[in-house]
Order: sequence, then C-alpha cells, then structure tokens
Amino acid sequence: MQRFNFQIFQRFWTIAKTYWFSNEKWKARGLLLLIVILLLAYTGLSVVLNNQRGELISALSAKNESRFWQTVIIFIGVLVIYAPLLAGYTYLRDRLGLAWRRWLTTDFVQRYFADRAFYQINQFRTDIDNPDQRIAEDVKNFTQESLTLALVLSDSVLEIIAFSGVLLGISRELVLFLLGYAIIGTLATVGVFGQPLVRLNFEQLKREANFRFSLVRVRENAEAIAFYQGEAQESTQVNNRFMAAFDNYKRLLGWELGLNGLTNAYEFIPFILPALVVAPGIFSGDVEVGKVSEAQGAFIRVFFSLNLIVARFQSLSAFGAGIDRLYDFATSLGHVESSEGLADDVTTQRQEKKSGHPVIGFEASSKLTLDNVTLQTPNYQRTLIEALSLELDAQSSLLVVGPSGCGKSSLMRAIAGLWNSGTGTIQRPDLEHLLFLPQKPYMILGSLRQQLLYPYPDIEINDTQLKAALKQVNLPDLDERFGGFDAEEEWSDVLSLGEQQRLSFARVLLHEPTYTVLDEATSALDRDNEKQLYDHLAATKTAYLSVGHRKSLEDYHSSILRLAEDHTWKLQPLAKESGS
Ligand SMILES: Nc1ncnc2c1ncn2[C@@H]1O[C@H](COP(=O)(O)OP(=O)(O)OP(=O)(O)O)[C@@H](O)[C@H]1O
Repeated sequence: MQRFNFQIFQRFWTIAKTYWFSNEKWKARGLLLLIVILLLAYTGLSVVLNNQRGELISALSAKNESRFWQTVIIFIGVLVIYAPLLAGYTYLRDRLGLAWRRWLTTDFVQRYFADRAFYQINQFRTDIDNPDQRIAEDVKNFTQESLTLALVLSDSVLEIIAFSGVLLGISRELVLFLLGYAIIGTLATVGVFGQPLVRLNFEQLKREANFRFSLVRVRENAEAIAFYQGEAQESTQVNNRFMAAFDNYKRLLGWELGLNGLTNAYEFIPFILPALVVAPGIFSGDVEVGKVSEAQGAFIRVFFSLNLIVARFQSLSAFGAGIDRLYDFATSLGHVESSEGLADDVTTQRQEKKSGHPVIGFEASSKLTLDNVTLQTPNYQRTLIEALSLELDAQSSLLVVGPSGCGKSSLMRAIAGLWNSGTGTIQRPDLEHLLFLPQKPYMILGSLRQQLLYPYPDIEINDTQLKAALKQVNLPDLDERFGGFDAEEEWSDVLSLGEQQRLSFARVLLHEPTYTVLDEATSALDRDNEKQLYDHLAATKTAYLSVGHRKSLEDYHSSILRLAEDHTWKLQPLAKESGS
C-alpha cells in the first residue's frame, strides 16, 4: 500500500480497463478520439499564435505597418477558432469524465450490494475503511483526474513535438539543455517527494472520511446522545478526528513547502535562458527582436511540458493515493482480480474456497431444516451452539430462548447465511421466501408505502390492503397522521420504537413469506399489542421462528428451543394457546 512506483500504473490500469473494455467502450473511445482531435487542433493553433506574437513584436520594432496589420488580422482569425475549440475540448473532456464516473459508480454500487458484500466489508474488513467515501469521492476523483492527467500528458507530448521544432530552428543547445534539465528535475522530485507525499495523501483521505463519519454518527444518534448529555464526549471525538486530519495535513503542507521551493527555483530558468541565448544574435543584427519572444514562448511551453511531473506532483501523489484506496476496495469486492495474487475477495462463496476453516453448508429445500449445525463466531474464536438439529414445518412456529449472548441472534444470522463459521448443513427455501425482522427495526428512506412494502416494492398491493395491514398491527390511522401512503418522513425519528416494530410486523402480514424470522421483534410492545400481532401472524400461511425473552411469547409458539451457555440445547413442544 501507499507506494509510488510502477505498481501504481498497474493498479491504475486494472481499474481503468474495466470501463474502456466495457459495454460502453465504443462510445467512450469515440469521445476520446474526438477530444484528441480537438487537442491536436488546439496545439497546432498554439504554435501559430506563438509565432504571430513574435511577428507582432518584430513588425513593431521594424516599424513595418502593413506587416503589423497583417499579423493582427491573422492573430484575430486564429483566436476566433481557438476560443470555442478550447471550450469545446474542456466540455467534452468533462462529459467523458462524467460518463466514466457514472459507469464506475454504478458498477461499484452493484458489486457492493451483490452477495451481501457490504455486510462482509462493514463487519469483517477493518482494513477497508469508509467504503462510502471510496464509492462517492474516490471514484469521482479517479475518473476526473485520470482523464485530466491523460490529456495533459498527451497535450505535453504534442507541445514538446510542436515547439521543439520551433526551438530547434532557433538554437539546438537550448533543446538539449532543456531535456537534460527536465530529466534531472523529474528524477530528483520523484525520488525525494514520491514516497512521503503518496503516503500522506492516502492518510489524509482516510482521516477526512473518518472525521465526516463521526459527524454522520451524531446526526443518526442525535436523540440518544442528547439523552445521555454526551455532548462533551462527542465533541471531543469529533475534534480528535478533525485534529488527526489537521495534523496530517500540516505534515503534508510541510512537504509541499519543500516541493514548491524546489519547483519554483527550478521553474525560474525558462524566463531568462532564451534571452541569454538569443541576445548575441540580436546585438549583431542577425536575428530580429521578435525572436526572443518566440523563443521564450516555445521554450516555456516545452519546459513546462517536460516538467509536467514536477509541476503536478502534488495532485499526482493525491491521485496515486486515491488509486490505492480504490484498488483495495475493488479487489475486496471481486470487482477486479488482484494482480498481486492476494486472495482478498469478501463474498462468502468465494471465501469458502480460500480459507482452510470449515463452513456451514447450505442446501435448497422447501422446508427449513438444521442438520447437526455447530455455530462459531466469524473469527472461529468461540463456539456458540453445538450440533443443533431441528426441522420447522410449514405453518409451525418455534420460539428460541436462552441467556443473553448465548447465540440466539447468531443462529438467525446463520439461517440468513450472514455467518457461516462452523459445521453442519442448513436446508432452507431461497432467501426471497424468508423475511427477517432484525432486533433493531429498520426504516428505509422513503414513503409510508415503500416502508410497508420493503424489501419488495414491486408487489401488487393496493391501498385498501395496506390500510388493513396497518389496522392489524394497531396503527389504524398512521397514514392519515402523516398525509397518506405517499408521505415521506424520517420514519425512524417520527415513529416510536414500538410503532416501528409494529410497522415492520405489517411487512410480514403483507408479504406472507414461507418463513418469518423475528428477532425480539415485539420487545418494545405491551402484552396486548404483542398478542394481537401474533394472533394475526398465526392466521397467515407463514411459519415463524422468534427470538425473545418474555414468558408470554410461549403462548404463541408450537415448540421451544432452549439454548444454554455451555453450547447445549433442548427442543420441546409447547401447548400453543393463541391463534388456533
Ligand atoms: N462480529 C462478531 N464477531 C465475534 N463475536 C461476535 C460478533 N457479533 C457478536 N458476537 C458475539 O457472539 C455472541 C452471541 O451474540 P448474539 O447476538 O447471537 O447473542 P444473543 O443470544 O442474541 O444475545 P441477546 O439476547 O443479548 O441479544 C456474543 O457473545 C457476541 O459478543
């Protein structure tokens, strides 16, 4: 990580080629070709402009009026084409950058949500910090900077070719001197500043993202923090994270100061050298005065083109750091094959093949069955449940109880396929036939209708059915309270925890999945509400499995699984009272 060497080009290309060889490749390449043509025209015109500038001065010093006006007319003519050409070039470059960003962002988002990679990364991959920033910021910088740099580089090569010709016509020594000077300058800059600047820029991106994230956390947990009066601690946290970014930036500025000192001294030379070389010719009357201006113009162009790496070193090193972040992220998502032979992919299916640890097997079946399942924590450090076997028939119900921390929620995670450390086999229908209500109710951003239909927004359910479901969960006028099913609110803020649990419950009643898994899904409700919900649930076709501590829950289930701290378990039938 954080190197500035050949590897960075390899990493750059690994990410870049996904777009340039994608289904959009012809559009992208066509646009690039157009941009390069504009660039060629622009460079050609620059040569003419530079030449005419010299002509103008020579005409003036020779007091040749007709030559002067002729030059002015050519000058204006060239400018008329030059200005829109340059604007068009910038516009197309940015459009291409935007198209590339759209493609790459869509691709990253799709992979982030495929195979539940977002869960794996956020839970288990501490080295991939702030994936949100990588998708939002790093992709943007990558696409914009790649194009800008590639075109600046092409522009430089063209300018070197075009203006070296001009310069060679004036003085060969100037060209040779320039070449040597630029090579030494570039090597010195990369050698001294490369490593530290990439490292500091990498660190800066991470610290800025950490700082922003600490503020987002406050926004999301505003009420809890306000109740705890945790302002002092929170503001210290936020400040600390800001100071971490600040300190790093200060170090970065220190290195930049050194870099700028070097480049400024280094870039001073083109302003004086051409005059020194051309002056004897002017004194002897062999060369016109305008040649000094022309030589200087050409010299500066060639010099800054050769000097590209030195002059843009700060942005290049920031770009290099961004490439590293994106590359690590892309390999962890299986977006690109790691060119360094690292087995990095987070998705479970691919993980199994790589790690030597045993994993719980999954088989498709119409019935939920656990066969000899031993469940461990993801890092295999602790065994939670040992050799569990059970079957849950259609329309039956199971309550899972046990002391806090014994692994009840983890068992649900295993059924969902989120955790797979352990042995044994789980047979179950496809995940679309199971609905999980997690311990913390989850409210999506959007309308009340979207809230109720989550996570299958496309199913055919009319407002009357929605209304009926609200009634069943004892929220009969929720839609009226907020102005209909299309009202959008910050639902997790405006609804009480119990209301959120009831709303989540309505999802089950609307979707009627084959199996429902409820993890303390009614913990915030009073007994009457709880009974009402379970009665409605029992009346549906769905088989359900609940986790909960309350004794009253036993009334609504046909069997009970008791988990114990010593990893043992006991399965017993219950005399179900309600809903039957
Ligand atoms: N990502 C993780 N890595 C390692 N251990 C974990 C992880 N998440 C949870 N655990 C541990 O696994 C154990 C079981 O957790 P689980 O959430 O299943 O408990 P639970 O029985 O549902 O408890 P509660 O009744 O308090 O909700 C706990 O000791 C917990 O600390």
